[in-house]
Amino acid sequence: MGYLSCRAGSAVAVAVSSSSSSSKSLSTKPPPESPPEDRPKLRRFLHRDLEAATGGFSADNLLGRGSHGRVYKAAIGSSASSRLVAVKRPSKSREISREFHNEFEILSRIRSPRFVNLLGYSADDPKDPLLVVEFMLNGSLYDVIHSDSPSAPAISSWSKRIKIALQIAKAVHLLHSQDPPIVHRDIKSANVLMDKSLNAKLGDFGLAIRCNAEDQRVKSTPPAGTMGYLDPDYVTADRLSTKTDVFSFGILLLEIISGRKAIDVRYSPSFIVDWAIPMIKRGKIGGIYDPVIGPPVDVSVRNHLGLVAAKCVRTCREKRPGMEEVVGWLTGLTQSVRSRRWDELGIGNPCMMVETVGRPVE
Ligand SMILES: Nc1ncnc2c1ncn2[C@@H]1O[C@H](COP(=O)(O)OP(=O)(O)OP(=O)(O)O)[C@@H](O)[C@H]1O
Repeated sequence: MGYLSCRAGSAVAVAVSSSSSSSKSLSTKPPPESPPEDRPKLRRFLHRDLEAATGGFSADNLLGRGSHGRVYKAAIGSSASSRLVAVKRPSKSREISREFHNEFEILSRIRSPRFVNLLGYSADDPKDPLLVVEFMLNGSLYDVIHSDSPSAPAISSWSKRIKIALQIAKAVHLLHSQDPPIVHRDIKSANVLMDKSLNAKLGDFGLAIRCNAEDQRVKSTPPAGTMGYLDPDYVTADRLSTKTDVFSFGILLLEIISGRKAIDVRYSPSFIVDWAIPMIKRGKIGGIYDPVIGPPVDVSVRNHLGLVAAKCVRTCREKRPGMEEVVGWLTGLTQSVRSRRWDELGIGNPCMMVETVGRPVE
């Protein structure tokens, strides 16, 4: 297993030893970026049509706002066959507009059921460009996990939580499998959106970057991301690597497992890693599971799920797994919560290579 570093002059796989053979369960690699003729067919909208479809960008249709701008709900098509979409309207700053074009550049070349896909765009008003993406009925995973609202959809089973984690892991793995690999740089629960059946899709590719060391852009792009999810080893542009996303994914996995925010000042320690990892090292892994639903009943799942997250957030990036391994482990755990056969038969647990609970994970 290797990982890709963007260190200038050597955009090649850096060999990292791993005790794992878990990724055997992944027999096929995800498809590479689509050739030009198969790229997503994007619809070109007129600005005035999208303005009308969002009710003049009305507050009633506002789905949310982030640092880059606002997102509106809109119905497009005829009244007989209309479809709900989300319209992303960036705020007018040069930095934001760069991220906006970046998202367009990435999503116009690659499509996946695991992404919040780009459907179209409007460019006829150069002062107000718009992106049209899939509408995700249940909003962000952050809202689903942390909302106090009684009407918020709950993810109250471990099979569902692990499935969501697996869906996100597959999305990140797909990005890392491109040539050159794409590093998302902003993996977090607010950038995972949930469809009507609570399936997870990765969104917000504004910071994503093609990990091509020869590219001047890679060399000159300073580290970026979100506090709480940011790889401590990503301190200069040349430290960008797919392992940056693995760290952020580990934080997100701890969040899914525990129901805690990445950073929550109501607790001490406030950083999820400083709270969870010492507990795992002391062999108290049960303590990291969300008390709202209690730890997984299956001992094997309980022991290994937290360890997958612990491996991803290791300080030493060379010791972090690649996303292919993570997908393999989570696939095994998904099957395990469904069948519980590992414990009953005592065979074939693909997570047995993860350290035994209670032993140091660093
Ligand atoms: N495709 C979508 N379908 C439904 N709701 C969406 C969609 N995209 C975004 N939203 C909603 O809009 C909110 C803001 O999204 P946006 O991507 O602008 O910001 P963010 O990711 O939350 O924050 P930031 O941009 O600062 O990282 C999301 O939290 C979500 O509730």
